[in-house]
Amino acid sequence: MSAPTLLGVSLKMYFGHHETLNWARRVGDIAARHPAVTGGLTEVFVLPAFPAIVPLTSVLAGTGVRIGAQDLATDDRGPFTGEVSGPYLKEIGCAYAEVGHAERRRLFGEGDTVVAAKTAAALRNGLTPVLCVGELDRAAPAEAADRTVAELARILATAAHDGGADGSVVVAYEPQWAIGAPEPASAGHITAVCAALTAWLDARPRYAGSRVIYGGSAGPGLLGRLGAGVDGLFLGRFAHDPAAVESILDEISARATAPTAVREDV
Ligand SMILES: O=C[C@H](O)COP(=O)(O)O
Repeated sequence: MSAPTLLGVSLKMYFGHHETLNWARRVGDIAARHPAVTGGLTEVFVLPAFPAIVPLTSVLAGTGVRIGAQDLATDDRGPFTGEVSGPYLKEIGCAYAEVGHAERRRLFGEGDTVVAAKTAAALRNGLTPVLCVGELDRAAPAEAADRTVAELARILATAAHDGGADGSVVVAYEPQWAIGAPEPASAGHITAVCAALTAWLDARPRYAGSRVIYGGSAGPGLLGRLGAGVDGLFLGRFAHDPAAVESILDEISARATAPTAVREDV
């Protein structure tokens, strides 16, 4: 049986606390009864704001939905005002920690060195990093693939130098120009870049078990147009309606029974 399709959701800073709990209750109810989840065809994970992590471990218990954080500290303990450490996130039930999102790079000045240190922090604390990479400006698929593979290689090399950087990662391919846009990148573009990232990871046993997913205005209707080499989706705005999450779970069920054809609309 092939590895489950990953379906990640970052709630970013869109919802208040009660909105987050209500959304999670509805998504948890859907997941708990959906055959894609109960049949092991997918692994769903949610990255809420920090204060919602603990309550969501209760809300989502038994639903099959796992929880992670949108960020973590580079260090594990000490005088780092406002930060949340990897050990802390692990202790409260996180399975994932997102690192390197374009918004953290653009708005909070995080560069490759910080992203690599956070990747290493996640790995050494038993959290799967959701490592975001992707080109800044529109580029042809081959050029985007070259740039994105180089970015991944650079970050993981630095993370390895920081220590504790063996283990599986979830690489979220997010072309920055497609984040917050009306439409995702084309299916051909996504498939080409994800295939290059997968090939790079497959050649390095220290990252065995790693997966490559796509984010950037992803929503219902996309997964069925992607090749099997794309291991899943990373959703933002288009997961705010729980019905959209259900619709994508339906697509995951369909994908398991029918081969997908990539539309070459690059
Ligand atoms: O973390 C998720 C991505 O940045 C995608 O967000 P978006 O789908 O709202 O563009």
